[in-house]
Amino acid sequence: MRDLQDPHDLHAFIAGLPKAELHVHHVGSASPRIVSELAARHPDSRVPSDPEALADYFTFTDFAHFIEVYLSVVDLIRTPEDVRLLTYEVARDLARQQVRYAELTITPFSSTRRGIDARGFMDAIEDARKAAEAEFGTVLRWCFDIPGEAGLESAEETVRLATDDRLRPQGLVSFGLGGPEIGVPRPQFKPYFDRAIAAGLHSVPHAGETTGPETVWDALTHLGAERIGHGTSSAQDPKLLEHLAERRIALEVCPTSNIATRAVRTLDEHPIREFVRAGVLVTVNSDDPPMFGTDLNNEYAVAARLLELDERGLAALAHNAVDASFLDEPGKARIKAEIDTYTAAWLAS
Ligand SMILES: Nc1ncnc2c1ncn2[C@@H]1O[C@H](CCC(=O)c2cccc(C(=O)O)c2)[C@@H](O)[C@H]1O
Ligand SMILES: [Zn+2]
Repeated sequence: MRDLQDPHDLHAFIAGLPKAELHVHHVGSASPRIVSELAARHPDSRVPSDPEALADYFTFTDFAHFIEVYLSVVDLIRTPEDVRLLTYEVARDLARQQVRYAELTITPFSSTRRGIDARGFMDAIEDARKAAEAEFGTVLRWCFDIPGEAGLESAEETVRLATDDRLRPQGLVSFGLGGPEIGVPRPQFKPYFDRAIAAGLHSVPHAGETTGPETVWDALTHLGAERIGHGTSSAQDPKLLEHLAERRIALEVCPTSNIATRAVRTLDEHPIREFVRAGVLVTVNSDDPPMFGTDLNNEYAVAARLLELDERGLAALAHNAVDASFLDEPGKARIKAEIDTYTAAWLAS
């Protein structure tokens, strides 16, 4: 029998565990190698092309600084070929971590406003999605998010791209809202979420990452949120936790991200334990992994430490992500069976 307490064993277990990733940003997943390649293609950019210098560049003083740096990486993506390369390489990185299914948050407004043709953009992500599924066996789905701080013009353009039958990509399953929350009230986006929901998309806004629990209530009440991106500040409101638990509204928790953007001071102060204690459906995710020096496997290791999980606990966490995903029922059953088979074989070895 294996020693459940051995951290080396636990890391090896996590590395092979089949997983689903529900909260990861497209541009925010660009590996140092891809950033360097794009920076070399576009030498006028201020993003360092040397992978060593990138680690420094990806050290943030606060959330606003993070968004500023994030947008400088967005500026590196200028052609449909850049979009295809990024998407395909992100899928490869996910597959290496045994991610079987991922919902990737994409901000198409940021690309179309920078002059990438909408048709070319959609073809690029779809082409990469199909190649990734065929070559790596990783199923990708898209969440198109509004960059809220860019205003209602960005909301209009995002909902147009998400609902126009001639443009809407096959892999699109959900509609989101990201960027800074301070000074960007959620209720103003209600008409856009209503249109996206009417077109059959799921609602998954970020909320309660950098503002209080009232923003999470707003996301539930006005935007029809079915899951919440982060939702960190929900811990301050017991009624909200009860509501989330009762309705099975999952939180997409991204622990390392919250430290890197300084939304939470230290990992030990992260409210993930309170969420679990309150019976909330918790999923663990990576957000913008290379920018935060993490990956999904590391987030599972962080969760294992904070929640004192052994292999069975980690398998249950992986189940949560599959349950909270927008995959169809046979797809969910297949990945959960894979998780169970892997875990049983590991424990028996
Ligand atoms: N942890 C995060 N929490 C929240 N969001 C995160 C996180 N990580 C990544 N994002 C992404 O950042 C984008 C923000 C982009 C943005 O604010 C903006 C503002 C003005 C102009 C433009 C432009 O493109 O011209 C963009 C969001 O849409 C979201 O997809
Ligand atoms: Zn996010």
